[in-house]
Amino acid sequence: MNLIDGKQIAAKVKGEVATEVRALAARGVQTGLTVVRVGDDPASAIYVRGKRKDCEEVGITSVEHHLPATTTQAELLALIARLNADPAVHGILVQLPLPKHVDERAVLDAISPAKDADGFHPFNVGALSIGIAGVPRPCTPAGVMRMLDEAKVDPKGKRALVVGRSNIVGKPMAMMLLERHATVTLAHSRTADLAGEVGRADILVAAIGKAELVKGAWVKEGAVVIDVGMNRLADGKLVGDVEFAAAAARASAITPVPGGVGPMTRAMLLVNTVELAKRTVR
Ligand SMILES: Nc1nc(=O)c2c([nH]1)NC[C@@H]1CN(c3ccc(C(=O)N[C@@H](CCC(=O)O)C(=O)O)cc3)C=[N+]21
Repeated sequence: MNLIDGKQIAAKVKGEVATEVRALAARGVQTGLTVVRVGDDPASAIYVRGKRKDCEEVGITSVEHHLPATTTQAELLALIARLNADPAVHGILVQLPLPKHVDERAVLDAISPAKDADGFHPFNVGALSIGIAGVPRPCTPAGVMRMLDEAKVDPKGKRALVVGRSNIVGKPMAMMLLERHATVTLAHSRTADLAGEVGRADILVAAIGKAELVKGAWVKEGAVVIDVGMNRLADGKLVGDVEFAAAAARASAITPVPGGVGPMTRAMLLVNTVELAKRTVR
């Protein structure tokens, strides 16, 4: 069984990004990412701090706008308009979730597609689905594809099962696997026989958000298992959506939690940001 080490692959990706950032700097362009955080969700605070550190490591200038939870949608849209117009800002990320009184979709739609570090803008989502290259892609599924490549797993002709149909992971993940010629099934909470679907999958991507919902005994012998889940148990332990030990006993390769997809998501945000910066000088 091959453990696919997200931390190690993320370090390699960061090295590549640092090289690109330096090359841009030599041409007079200092790559910049701006993160907008609204309110005081503790997980968001930790995550945004991690992003600042990642940016420092690769030479990207990062700016955080931390707004109070009472910020109105109009104020948020006004800030995004300013960032859209600021040439020092190459990438914009609005940390999710937003407070309930804000229309999340309207905010994401206001980010210029040319500065969309998350790849969540409808233009970029559409570009992914019809195969337009050179636009930002959602970081988590893009990170998963890089992990498959590094582990020498070619999706072509394989049965890939994606569990979870979110706009940020499941749906774009299915599109990326399809683009690489997998036979893709997208399962979700209303899927009739999840165990049966998992048992047929050569590549399993679990992005459900429920601790150890996918049982190891369901996993096909020799399957590649990618666990996108990050669930905090009552005792503070972080576990994925897959029963790790039992799945690892059957899988040919598997990602750990933590240290798997999470670090890759962060690394791909840096990739998207430097790619957006490169597009401004071509
Ligand atoms: N606009 C937006 N874009 C996002 O990409 C986004 C977001 N909002 N909101 C929140 C989620 C969550 N997310 C994480 C990514 C990596 C780790 C990560 O690196 N986790 C470590 C473990 C960290 C720990 O130990 O708690 C790991 O898996 O090894 C965590 C969380 C990005 N998100």
